[in-house]
Amino acid sequence: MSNTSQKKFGPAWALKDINLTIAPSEFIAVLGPSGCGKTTLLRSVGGFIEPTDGIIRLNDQIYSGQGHMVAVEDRDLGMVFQSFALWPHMTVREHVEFPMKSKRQKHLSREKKKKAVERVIESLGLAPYADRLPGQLSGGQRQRVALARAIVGRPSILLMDEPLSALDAELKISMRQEIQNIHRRTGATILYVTHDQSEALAMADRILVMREGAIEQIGTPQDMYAHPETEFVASFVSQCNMVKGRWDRQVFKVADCPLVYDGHRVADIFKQKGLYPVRPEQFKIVRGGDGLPATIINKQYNGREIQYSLRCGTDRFTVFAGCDEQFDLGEDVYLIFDV
Ligand SMILES: Nc1ncnc2c1ncn2[C@@H]1O[C@H](COP(=O)(O)OP(=O)(O)OP(=O)(O)O)[C@@H](O)[C@H]1O
Repeated sequence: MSNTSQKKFGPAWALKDINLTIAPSEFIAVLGPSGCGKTTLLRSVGGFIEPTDGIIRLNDQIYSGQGHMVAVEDRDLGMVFQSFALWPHMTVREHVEFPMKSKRQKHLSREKKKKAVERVIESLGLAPYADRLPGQLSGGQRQRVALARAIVGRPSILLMDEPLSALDAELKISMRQEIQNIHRRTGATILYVTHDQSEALAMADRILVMREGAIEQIGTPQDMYAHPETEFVASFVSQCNMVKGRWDRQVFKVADCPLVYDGHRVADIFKQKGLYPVRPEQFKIVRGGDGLPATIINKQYNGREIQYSLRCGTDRFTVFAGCDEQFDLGEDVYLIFDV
């Protein structure tokens, strides 16, 4: 699937120069703050809105652009919305049957359609609730119905708009696994909008970070985490300490401190600004020796590790450390780089 397009609402560009090619069966998470254009991108691919410029195509078929605009129901895709979008008067089975009535499925016999519906109901654990209405289901069960309805027609593309945001924390984790299973089972290409960084890091093959309607960076979760290309990506994808210092080609030095950091994989933009992005687990707290002098100003235990907040000159840094050696509030310590 490829997409080179823009979308304007009145005088404002909601999408700018989006140029993106997605491979079959890829799982792409679209991540970004509120209002950055995630939903507009998804709705453009879905056919709910027409891009102002550019082309969206699936393989060789133009979905929009060059005078074409394929209707939503004629696109080879399934959608899952944040609000589940279930009809209150329809049972679970009726929801799952609904997409099988579209003209895209008319080549299938009645028997095959029935089998497909029952198979999906079974595989998502909905068989005991098949005759219930949405009002008689829990949040997680409703989300399963929305997923079942999206996949029953075996679409090539699944568009998911914050599908887990209405669920509580525990349910979110089990539904993440459900979505990963669906991805493996169906081989569908997934475009998954979220503003939850952990969701994007956990599930996607590639993450697309958007900012003000444009793509800020696209890459694997590991790349986005370890090699952010902008300050925005560094801080948006996960917590990040921006250490101020001086770059001397590939070597980073912090004033008055014998610390030197190798910066081969640090993006140029940080070098121009005299910054080194350090993840909380890349710092190590030590009691003596060379390092950045800092003071512990807060600590939080979470069962696995301790999250320390430290004051370091005028900066405030976050460090995740093991529980073996603990540091006290107010203690003066040193930070060294530990990767
Ligand atoms: N129908 C519309 N008319 C005018 N402006 C719109 C319309 N739909 C969206 N916008 C604007 O386009 C921009 C992008 O909106 P969009 O809904 O795509 O953002 P988002 O990243 O999905 O945000 P959120 O995470 O809050 O859902 C916003 O500034 C929004 O106000």
